[in-house]
Amino acid sequence: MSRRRAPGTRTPIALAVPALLAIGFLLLPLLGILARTDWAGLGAHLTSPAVTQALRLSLMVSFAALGLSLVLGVPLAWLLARVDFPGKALVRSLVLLPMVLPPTVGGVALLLGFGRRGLLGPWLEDELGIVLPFNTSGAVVAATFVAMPFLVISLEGTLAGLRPSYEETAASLGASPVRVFCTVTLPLVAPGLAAGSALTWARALGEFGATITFAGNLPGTTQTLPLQVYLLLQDQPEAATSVSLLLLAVALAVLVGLRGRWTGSGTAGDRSVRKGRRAGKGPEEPAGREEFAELADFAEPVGPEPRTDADEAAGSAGSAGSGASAASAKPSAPQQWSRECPLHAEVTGFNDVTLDAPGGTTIAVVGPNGAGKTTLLRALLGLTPRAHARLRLGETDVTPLPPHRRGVAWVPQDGALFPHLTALANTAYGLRAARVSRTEARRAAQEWLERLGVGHLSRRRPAQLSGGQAQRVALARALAARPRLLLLDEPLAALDQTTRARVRHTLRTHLADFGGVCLLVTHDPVEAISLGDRVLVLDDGRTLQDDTPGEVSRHPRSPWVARMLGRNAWSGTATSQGTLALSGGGTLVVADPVAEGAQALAVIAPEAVSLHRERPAGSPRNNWPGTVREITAVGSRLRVVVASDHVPALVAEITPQAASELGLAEGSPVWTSVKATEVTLVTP
Ligand SMILES: Nc1ncnc2c1ncn2[C@@H]1O[C@H](COP(=O)(O)OP(=O)(O)OP(=O)(O)O)[C@@H](O)[C@H]1O
Repeated sequence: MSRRRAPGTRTPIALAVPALLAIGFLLLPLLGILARTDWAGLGAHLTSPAVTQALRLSLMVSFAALGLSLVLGVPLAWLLARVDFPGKALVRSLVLLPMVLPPTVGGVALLLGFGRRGLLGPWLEDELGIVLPFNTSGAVVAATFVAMPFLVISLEGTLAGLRPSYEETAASLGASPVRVFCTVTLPLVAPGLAAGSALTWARALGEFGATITFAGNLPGTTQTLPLQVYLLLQDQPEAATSVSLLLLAVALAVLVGLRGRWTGSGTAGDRSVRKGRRAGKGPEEPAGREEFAELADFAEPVGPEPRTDADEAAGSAGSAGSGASAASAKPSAPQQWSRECPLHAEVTGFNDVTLDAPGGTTIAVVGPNGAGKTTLLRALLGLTPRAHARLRLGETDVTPLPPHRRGVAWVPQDGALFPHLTALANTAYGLRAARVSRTEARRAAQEWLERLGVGHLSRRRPAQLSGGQAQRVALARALAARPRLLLLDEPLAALDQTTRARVRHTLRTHLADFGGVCLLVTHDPVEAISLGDRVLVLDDGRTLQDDTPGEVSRHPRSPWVARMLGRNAWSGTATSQGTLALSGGGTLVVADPVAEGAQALAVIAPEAVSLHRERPAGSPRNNWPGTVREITAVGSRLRVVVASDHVPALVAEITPQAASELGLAEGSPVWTSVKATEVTLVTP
C-alpha cells in the first residue's frame, strides 16, 4: 500500500523545519568524519599493526559476545514470549536496563558483580580459575551485557507474533518439543533472530564504556577498535578519523542490510505477505530459514518453474486426474494404520461430552458459534487447560501422554502448513518425526499428495498454493502421519463451492479407508450429512444430540440444528385441541399431537411446504396468506421465504417451473400450506 501523500496536500512548515533540523543534526557529525578523513593516509592508518590487532580483537570479542547472547538470549526470549510467570514485567525491564544504563555505570556494575572483589568474582577465581576484569573474556562479558538486550527484545517480539497453530500442528504430527523448536519455531522466527543477531553484533563491535571500565584498555587483550579510536584521538587524530570511518561503514552496512528486510520483525508465517511470490531467496525471504530447514533435514529444492495461483483451476482439473490414477496405487504406509482403532473419550471442563465410537467412524461435530467444538478438539489433543479429556484409543489410554505422543493428528482451520517447507516436506513431516527414513518418508508423502490430487504441487511452498490446494496438502500431511485419531477443524471452509464438492468426495474416499475415528467440525450441513456416520450436536459445551445424519435431520433437537439442516423449525406448546401454539405467534395443526402443555419443536421440510396463488381448497388445514420475501437458487431448485402475519416466516422449496407458473417474485402475495402429516414434532 502506498503511503504517499495525496497531491495538493502540503507538509506543515511547523513540522518540516524541526524535522529537517533533526536530519541535519544527525548527519553533520557523520559528514564531519567524511570531510576530515585523510583519504591518502587511510590505507596506512587501517593497516597499521595496532589497528589490525584491535580490529582482530574487536571481531573476536563481538562474535564471542554474539555467541554468548544467542546461547543465553534465545531461551530468555522464548521464556518471555511463551511462559507466564510472576515478575515477568520485572524481568523484561531487567533485560532492557543495559540499553538505557550509561555504559560506564554498566562497567561499574559488572565490576561489583564479577570483579575480583565483586559478588561472584572471588568464587569464579577460586573455584574455576576465571578472572574476568582486564582479560579478553571480560571484554566479551562487557559487550554481551550491553548487546544481548537487542537480541532478546527482537526475538521476543517475533516469537510473540508467531501463530501457535504451527507449533501445535507439528506436535500433533508427533514431533517432540525440541524437534518442534528446531524445525518449526526457529525457521519461522529466523527473520527476528537474524535482525536481533545483526544488531547485537553491531552493538558489541562498537562497545566502549562498559569495556574500558570493566576490562580495561590493554593492547592485544582488551583494546578493541572503539578504545583504539579514543587513544588515537589524543596524539593521531587523522588515524582516529580513519578508524572511526571504518566503524561507521560497518554500522551503516548492518543497517542497510536490515532495511525493510528484518526490522519489520514479521515471521515467516505471514502467509499473506508472501503469497504468490516466487520461491527462492527474495528480499522478504532471508537466507536463514533455508539453513534452518536444512539443519532439520527437511529442506526441499523448490521447482524451477513454480506455477502461480492462477492455475488453481488447471491444477484442480489435473489433480482430479492424477488423484484418480494414483488412488489405484495405494501407498504402503496407510496399511499400517488402517487397523481398527476405536475411541472412548470423556471430556470435562468447558465441555461435558462422552464419546464412544468404533474405528472407522467419522463424527461430524456441529453447533452454533462458541458451542465448544474447537475446545473439544483441543482437549482431545491435550492442548487446552479449558477442558480435560480422558482419552482411550484402541487399547491405549493416552490421557497422560503429551500431545506429540498421542497419535492424534489435527488439521486446524487455517491448515497451518509450515511456510518454510515445500508441500512434500510438509507431508513428510509426521513420518520424519516418527523416524521413518528420509527417502521412505518422501516416497510415502508423494503418494499421499498424489492421492489427494496435489502430487504435481509437491515442490511448492504454501505461499504458492491456493486455499484449496493448501487444504488438500494439510489433509495429506495429517493422514500421512498415520494417526489413531484424526481431528479436522472445518477442513473445507476455505474452498469455493465447486472445489468443496470435489474435495469432499476425495475426503470421503480417504476417510472410508481410515481405521481410526475422525472428528470433523463443520458449519456446513451438506458436509455434516455426507461425511459423517454420526452427527454430534454441541451446545454450550454439551451434547445436544448424537445420532445418525438421517435421525438428526428427521428429528433435530433444536431450532438451530433444524435451521442448519435447512428445515423450518418452530417451537411451541401443545394445546388441548391437538394443535401447537407457536412461540412466535399462530397455530399449527399436527397429525400426532403430544400431551397438552408439552413444549415441542415442529420441524417442516421446505419441500413439504406448497405455494398457491389462491387459498387452497381441500385437505391441508395449515393455510396462511403471506408475501414472498426472498427467492434464492439452491442447486436446481428455488428456496422461497414467505413472510406472514399469521405464523413465523416459512421456507418453501419448489422447482423454477412451479415458480414461473405461479408468477412468483419478491413481494408477490402467496398462500402457503402444510399438511398436518408433514409436521414432525420433536419433544425435548
Ligand atoms: N483461550 C480461551 N480463553 C477463554 N475462553 C475461550 C478461549 N477459547 C475459546 N473460548 C471460549 O470458549 C467457548 C467455546 O469456544 P470454541 O472456540 O470451542 O467454540 P466453537 O464451537 O469452536 O466456535 P466457532 O464455531 O465460532 O469456531 C466460547 O465461548 C469462546 O469464547
